[in-house]
Amino acid sequence: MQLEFYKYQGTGNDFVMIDNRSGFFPKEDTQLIAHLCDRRFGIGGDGLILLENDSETDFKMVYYNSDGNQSSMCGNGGRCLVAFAKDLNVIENATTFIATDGLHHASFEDNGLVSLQMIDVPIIDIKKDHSFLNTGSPHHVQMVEDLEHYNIKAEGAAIRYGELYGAAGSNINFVKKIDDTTFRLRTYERGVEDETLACGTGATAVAIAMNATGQTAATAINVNVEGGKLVVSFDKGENGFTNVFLKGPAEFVFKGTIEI
Ligand SMILES: N[C@@H](CCC[C@H](N)C(=O)O)C(=O)O
Repeated sequence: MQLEFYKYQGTGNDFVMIDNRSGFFPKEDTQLIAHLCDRRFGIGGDGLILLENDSETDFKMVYYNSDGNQSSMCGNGGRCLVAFAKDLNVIENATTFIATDGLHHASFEDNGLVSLQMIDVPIIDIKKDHSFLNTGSPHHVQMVEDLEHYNIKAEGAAIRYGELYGAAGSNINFVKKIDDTTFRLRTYERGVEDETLACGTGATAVAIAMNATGQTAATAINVNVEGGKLVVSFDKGENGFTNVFLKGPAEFVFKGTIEI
């Protein structure tokens, strides 16, 4: 069978996109999804995303990591899926869609950047040398001085598979402060089991953690990732962090068919 796919990327976090509004895609076929995400034997991507019909919103997002397993929210994937939905004429310039962590509002800015509302974050677990929070996906956030030369894959895997997070694991973010409103981020992603060029829920977690731990008082924070620049903004109040938005590019790369 010939499978039609689309490839999108947001700050270098790349995704295979499939229009599954007809429901044809074999969603439980973990091996097939891992194969499609394989960079040598398949299409290649950090994850695969299905765009599906939803009775109450514009569409439904179903996200899989490149290991083939369905997982929690993907911020960059969500922004890319909004661009895909627009290219398919499912939406125009603003949308509400449903994902695994609930409803998301998103819109295109005049400069083409996609702004995506993320879930509220009421609680952050702040420890001496790291923070842990859930921004739709679980994130460990840790400051590292020599971020340029840090072995993200080895150090990230050690924490992800270590005693802190048990079988579920976590995404691991290493951060360096650049100035009062800018941080540099490198992320080890669970389910990819490697460093990716960007992670949207990770950038969101870092911005919130940097504010919560007093590294910045800013509520609009630039997060420089390996694949580009993201901006995270939020309100801070007695209910924690609300009106959280992740903004950045979301771009079509190519489309094609693959024999499955
Ligand atoms: N790249 C994503 C995060 C995807 C989910 C993550 N790998 C997990 O399984 O927790 C993003 O942009 O947020």
